[in-house]
Amino acid sequence: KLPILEFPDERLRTEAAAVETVDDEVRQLVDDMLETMYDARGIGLAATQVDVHRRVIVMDVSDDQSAPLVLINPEYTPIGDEREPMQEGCLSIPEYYAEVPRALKVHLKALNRQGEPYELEAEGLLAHCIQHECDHLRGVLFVDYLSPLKRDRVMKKMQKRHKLAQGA
Ligand SMILES: O=C(O)C[C@@H](Cc1ccccc1)[C@H](O)SCc1ccccc1
Ligand SMILES: [Zn+2]
Repeated sequence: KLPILEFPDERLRTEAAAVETVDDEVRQLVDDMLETMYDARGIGLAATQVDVHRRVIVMDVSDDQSAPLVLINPEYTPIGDEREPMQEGCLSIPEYYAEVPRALKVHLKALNRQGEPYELEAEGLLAHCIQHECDHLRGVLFVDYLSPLKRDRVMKKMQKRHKLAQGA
């Protein structure tokens, strides 16, 4: 398992670099990220969150951990201009959830675990997850979409949580 960085860790703001070659090292990273994501009960995990600044994302929105998805060098484009708010959480911002408006449907292009290109159309939770994870690779967190007041509240809550942890 890999340690997950927690907000407001500045490393979460790093821009990830494209993967040149999908080799065994990248496949090992993918496997470690999937194990880490499942262990943390997440539905998505970006390499940025485990302090690896490469454009790699893993995802599984199934309810029985049966549909792992690997997105290497992902690119998405919104389909239509309909947007809907969805309750989002983040493994890097534990115990905080907020509504984030995102595109309803997206067209995704990425490389899979074998380095082969694929495309898919996603909507609902999968579309939200793709947008949330691709944001991580650009150093963007869902709290960035909240009002400064709300974001400040998250900061205070996270700092209190860290103090408790250090204190404990
Ligand atoms: O990137 C992460 O930290 C994992 C996120 C993925 C997510 C994307 C979009 C909307 C919600 C979540 C989650 O924390 S995984 C935990 C989770 C699972 C289902 C719904 C909400 C949160
Ligand atoms: Zn996240």
